[in-house]
Amino acid sequence: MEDDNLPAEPVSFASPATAHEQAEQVSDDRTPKMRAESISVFYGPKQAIKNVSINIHDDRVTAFIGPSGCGKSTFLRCLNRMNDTIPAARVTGLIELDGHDINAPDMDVVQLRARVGMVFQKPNPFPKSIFENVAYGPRIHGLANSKNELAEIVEKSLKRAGLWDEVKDRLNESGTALSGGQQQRLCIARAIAVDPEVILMDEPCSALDPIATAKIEELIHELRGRYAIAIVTHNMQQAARVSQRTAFFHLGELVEYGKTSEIFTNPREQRTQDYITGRYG
Ligand SMILES: Nc1ncnc2c1ncn2[C@@H]1O[C@H](COP(=O)(O)OP(=O)(O)OP(=O)(O)O)[C@@H](O)[C@H]1O
Repeated sequence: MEDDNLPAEPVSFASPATAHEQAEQVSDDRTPKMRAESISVFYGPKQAIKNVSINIHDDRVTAFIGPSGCGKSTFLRCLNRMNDTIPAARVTGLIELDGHDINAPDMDVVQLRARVGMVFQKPNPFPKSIFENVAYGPRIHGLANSKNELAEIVEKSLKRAGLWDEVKDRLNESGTALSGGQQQRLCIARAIAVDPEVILMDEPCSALDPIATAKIEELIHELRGRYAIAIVTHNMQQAARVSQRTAFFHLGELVEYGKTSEIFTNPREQRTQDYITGRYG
């Protein structure tokens, strides 16, 4: 009987998908922007990710949730080879961006990280002006042919990150003088400025107050139409609010991956249900 599949307890924070949301949740049959297949990650002898396969799609936010230490950030970092910077880390499996192996010898990792940008937990603007924080990437990637063009990219990126109106009269002030929430939007503008295709966010709101968090969530919603976004979050309400797909990790395994509305209202796996109903984590 169908009712046997319903959660034992109602989950209060996620409502079933509206027709509008369902219409947006287009088929998974189309070619994914990124494809991760059989990914395992080891830190020395310890295995942190076990044989995880996930597709990341355009026009969609994919949330990675799960208890502390389950490997969410480790997996996210595989997607733009940030684990390369950790000497003890070893990654096996295949990750493709538009069908190209990101670990292939001909893949330029600087280009990769421009195409697959990252926003970290703690806002980390450069100790430079607001303008320079955003202009730096386009300049080193040769994206502007003139000063005017560079200024246009900076303005467009700050507008897209929802920060322009707050900083347009003080572009020469230090990025580090902004509030935490503004700094995080500056970091998002910095990622956007090099014209990425995917944006990875590793708990981007965990250092922010509720108002700044709401602004970032609104921004994620707006950015979704342009970029594939993957976000690690501890906050299940946030995952339910901002994402269309959710991946639940536990002890390095991908337990369940599916439509966010289904994961939060009708999960297939007992472990997912236990987590979303607060039984552990
Ligand atoms: N640089 C590292 N060196 C060794 N072990 C690490 C390193 N980074 C993470 N780990 C280990 O890998 C496992 C997964 O960690 P990871 O940070 O990816 O989990 P997480 O789900 O993102 O956790 P949290 O929600 O607490 O940030 C943990 O056991 C952690 O201790």
